[in-house]
Amino acid sequence: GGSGTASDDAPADTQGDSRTAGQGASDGAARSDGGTLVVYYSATGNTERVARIIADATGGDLFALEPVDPYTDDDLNWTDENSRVSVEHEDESQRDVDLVADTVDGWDQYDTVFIGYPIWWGIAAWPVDGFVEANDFTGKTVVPFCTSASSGIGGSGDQLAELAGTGDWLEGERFSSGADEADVQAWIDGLGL
Ligand SMILES: Cc1cc2nc3c(=O)[nH]c(=O)nc-3n(C[C@H](O)[C@H](O)[C@H](O)COP(=O)(O)O)c2cc1C
Repeated sequence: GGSGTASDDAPADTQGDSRTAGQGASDGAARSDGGTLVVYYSATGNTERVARIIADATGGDLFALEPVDPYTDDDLNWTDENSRVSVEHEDESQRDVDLVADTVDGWDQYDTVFIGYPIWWGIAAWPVDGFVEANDFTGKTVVPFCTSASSGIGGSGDQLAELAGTGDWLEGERFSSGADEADVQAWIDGLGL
């Protein structure tokens, strides 16, 4: 993957009002100690919705991870053992998902990086792996978050931290697929970042 510009023109974009990287800190809040970046992969929109709430709450920039070959509904059918996700789940060597962009312009300006993903079979959806491997998190606070139907975040954040090998990774948080703004805001407030 190449280098991408953090923006709010994610797939299924609606009216995101978070700033685009490079536009400066015009609305100020939460930017005083350096920027916040909210990176996420979302196959069906749930994680994206939580990511947008986090970006709004922190004044952060959004960056959507997009597989070069996006997952279709058929690809995501975990009840079909021949579907793309099932095959990838079964064989770890198949999980190397090429991303449209795996690095972010202005990376050095971000002190805090949230990383969001859906839970797939109890772990982080693997499209995030390539991003985590491709970037140096040294000096950054990294905050994993996920959405799931019922599973907890489990060891998914620790696994990503290990994959990254750098950065100060916080414990992270799991949200239900239908989490609302109040759920997310309460968590952000409690982080004290
Ligand atoms: C392939 C696949 C595997 C999943 N595995 C789990 C799981 O192990 N536990 C769980 O609670 N939810 C599981 N889910 C549900 C998703 O985690 C949940 O719908 C999530 O909110 C989807 O996020 P997204 O809309 O951002 O893609 C799975 C969904 C898919 C497509």
